[in-house]
Amino acid sequence: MSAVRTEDLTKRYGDVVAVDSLDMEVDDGEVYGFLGPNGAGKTTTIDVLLGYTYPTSGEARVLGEPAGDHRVHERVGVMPEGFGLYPRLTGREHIEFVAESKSVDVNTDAVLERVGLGDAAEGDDPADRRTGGYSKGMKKRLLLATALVGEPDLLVLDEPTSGLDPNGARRIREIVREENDRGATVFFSSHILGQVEAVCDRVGIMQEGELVAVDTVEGLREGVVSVSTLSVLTDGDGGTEAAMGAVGSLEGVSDVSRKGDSVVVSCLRGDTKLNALDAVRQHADVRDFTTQERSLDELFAAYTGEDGDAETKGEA
Ligand SMILES: Nc1ncnc2c1ncn2[C@@H]1O[C@H](COP(=O)(O)OP(=O)(O)OP(=O)(O)O)[C@@H](O)[C@H]1O
Repeated sequence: MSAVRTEDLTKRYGDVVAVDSLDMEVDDGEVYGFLGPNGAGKTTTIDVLLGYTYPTSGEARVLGEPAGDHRVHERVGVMPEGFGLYPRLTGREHIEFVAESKSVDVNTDAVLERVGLGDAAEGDDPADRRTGGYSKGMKKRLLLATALVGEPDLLVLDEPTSGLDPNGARRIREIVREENDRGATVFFSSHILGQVEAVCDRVGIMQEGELVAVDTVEGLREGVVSVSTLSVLTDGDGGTEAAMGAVGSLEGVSDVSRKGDSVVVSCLRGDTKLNALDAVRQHADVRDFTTQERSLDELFAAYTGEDGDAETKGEA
């Protein structure tokens, strides 16, 4: 069964098409990274899935029920992007409130401790402070804690790591992994590929309301023309030109150029680099070499059309 499924889902705000005929499927038990630049339609999609807003047309189902159905409320843990906290309530009171609304028992101390809010240092336990005085990072941690209440089958986390320091972001990723090990499906939005890469089974990339790619991070890398660049520094003698000719005829090489005494090779596949290096060595003396993988940022830009040079292969 799919944990999340949309079919031809469209949401318009006046003339703005926030979500455009979206077909998306998140498998039961997977960690799905939902990516896209600002304004791509991620939050709108999540709002439809949670029943916060109605679709203009199309269908969305969550845990087998229509989006927003009260029967799944208790089985879904939500971490919203905006801060939906009550400034006069303490962290502890928030957890108890959510537990009550879901009719579940919760070990409040344990859940707060898990997100790093439960350490009672010198009697000043952040869990007992009103959230109006929380820092941005503390608010994020508390929102995650509220999402964890009741061991939900599906966690929907909207930009959970934005605004967090590296330790906070790492803790969130650890919790995502722990929750997934427990059996939960995690739907995790972000506009930074690097934040979801380490934990996601698959990544879906949104752009202007449409999914432009769905794959593993590895698959996304392979789908982009020129996945890595090999630069081989030769001694500059006559063999360099011959080396360029040999490399150019190799399978998996998309471009060869010369930069000073270096032969620069664009490779379509990981194993092409070694073959290219061997080919250069057969014709020229090699002094050094470097390789460069396409960075996640470049990859993301390639899929969202913000990289003028990049091309992607085939359909998403
Ligand atoms: N309530 C609304 N009224 C009018 N337009 C809206 C509303 N909510 C979203 N939009 C528009 O829909 C589009 C998608 O916005 P959305 O917030 O879903 O994107 P996002 O991918 O979550 O972006 P971000 O990463 O910036 O949060 C944008 O053009 C936005 O201006």
